[in-house]
Amino acid sequence: MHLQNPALFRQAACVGTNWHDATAPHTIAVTNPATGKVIGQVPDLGAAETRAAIEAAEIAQKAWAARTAADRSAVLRRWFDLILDNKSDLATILTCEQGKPLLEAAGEIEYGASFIEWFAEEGKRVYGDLIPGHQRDKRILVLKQPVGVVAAITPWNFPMAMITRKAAPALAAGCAMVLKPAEQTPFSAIALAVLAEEAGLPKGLFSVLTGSAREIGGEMTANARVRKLTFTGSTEVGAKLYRQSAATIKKLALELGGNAPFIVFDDADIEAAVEGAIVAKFRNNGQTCVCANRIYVQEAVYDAFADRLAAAVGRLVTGNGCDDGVVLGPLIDAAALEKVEAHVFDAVCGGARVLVGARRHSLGGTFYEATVLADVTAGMAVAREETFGPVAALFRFRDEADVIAQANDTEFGLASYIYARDLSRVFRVAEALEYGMVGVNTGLISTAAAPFGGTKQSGLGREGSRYGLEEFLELKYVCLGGIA
Ligand SMILES: NC(=O)C1=CN([C@@H]2O[C@H](COP(=O)(O)OP(=O)(O)OC[C@H]3O[C@@H](n4cnc5c(N)ncnc54)[C@H](OP(=O)(O)O)[C@@H]3O)[C@@H](O)[C@H]2O)C=CC1
Ligand SMILES: O=C(O)CCCC(=O)O
Repeated sequence: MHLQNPALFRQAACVGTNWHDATAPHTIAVTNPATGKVIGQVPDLGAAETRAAIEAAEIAQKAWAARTAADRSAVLRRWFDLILDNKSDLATILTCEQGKPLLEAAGEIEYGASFIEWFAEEGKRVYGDLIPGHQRDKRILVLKQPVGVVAAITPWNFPMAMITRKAAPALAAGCAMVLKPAEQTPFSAIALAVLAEEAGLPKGLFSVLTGSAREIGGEMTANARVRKLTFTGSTEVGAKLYRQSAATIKKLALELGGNAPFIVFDDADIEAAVEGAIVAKFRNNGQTCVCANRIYVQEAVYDAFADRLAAAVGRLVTGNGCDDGVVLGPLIDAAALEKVEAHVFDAVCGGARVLVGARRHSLGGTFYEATVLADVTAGMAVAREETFGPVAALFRFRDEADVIAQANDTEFGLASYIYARDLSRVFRVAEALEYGMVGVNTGLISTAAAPFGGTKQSGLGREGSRYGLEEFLELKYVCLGGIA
């Protein structure tokens, strides 16, 4: 890996006020999913180091919260600037550990940094309230204060942006953060910690712990000093952390799995819908919780949409994300490849038609061909579970009522998409969809300015926007009496 600033690739974890080097034999190897080669080692830490990081965070948080919001904002702004100054190196690290193409990785660095810029600003606007008194001599003052020490657990699919989306509002609000990144992608998180230190973030305020998920997560959830847990990942692990957090009554933010419907009505601009479907489905090789998982197309435009989508998907180039012209990388690991294969096999056995792809890529490893399946039906695995891979599954529908019923027939409720021109229909359907987010005539809904999050088993809470800042604030009511 060639970097202009080699200090960013640090084989060490940041535990409280110290760096903890990866020293054999207590290390974890990190591999490049495109080549299978080891790119580096990180320390294998557990409960003791997590406890130490939480204790350091508690001390650092008090001093951080006592600073002015403008002061905190200036440090965050320096962090943002440093991230952008090092964008190319950060993208290289991200691609080497996660697999997404360099251009997409650079996009993630900018997207991730945008949360820091946004919350550096918004942190200055944590307004309280003054409510008229319930008695003549009383006034009700409402303060917003940081929740305190926050634990964060993040996934491998967005190794940088899923961290900044949590850390930026937490730090802007005056909290401290103890983070456990995914085992497969720790180096982006570590590079962020290197730059946070350079930006002047006080020692102990932002720890990055690598190691056993069970041990680190166990300490994070059991430790009463941690007042909030914020998690992005599978619904299964989210539910487990929810249970584990019950004993200490922590605040929780859970951003979990999705099963996004992408609905194309017969009055839609079909070219635009195809473009939107490519973005919503194939971004990050389909490994995004907001990726379109079920593409519903109205009968009259079904064949035209399917033909155009298959032609466009057939042109997508799969390969090593470091190579020019590649738009789809490998899947993250063998388990992901097997899940994609199993979904395609199940659909084809049930009568789905292959329009393009539907097999392992000739490159080998965890590469899979970009795929379009037609005539997919509700009973198939691809309809019920998040595929998390490059498989576009096309379903037919008759009318509005039919598609709303099909789209809502899932335990998930994260993202959904509609393509239509009739404004009344857009409102009716957007309001009827049981999802936290609805994209209308767009396949890309993510931005630091909007509240990202889901309903049902897709999770709790929102990230991004002023709502994302509220998640890290506690209300305090002060009753002012004796006012003559
Ligand atoms: N909402 C989303 O954005 C994501 C959804 N998913 C969905 O989940 C599926 C499985 O992906 P996977 O990576 O296994 O997701 P996981 O939920 O297993 O992993 C997400 C994070 O949780 C950590 N973790 C796992 N088990 C525990 C535990 N017992 N206690 C504390 N932390 C834990 C992981 O650590 P470690 O890496 O060390 O195991 C990782 O940091 C995907 O196919 C996809 O459907 C996956 C990723 C993101
Ligand atoms: O949770 C995820 O899978 C990441 C969502 C990426 C985004 O913000 O769009």
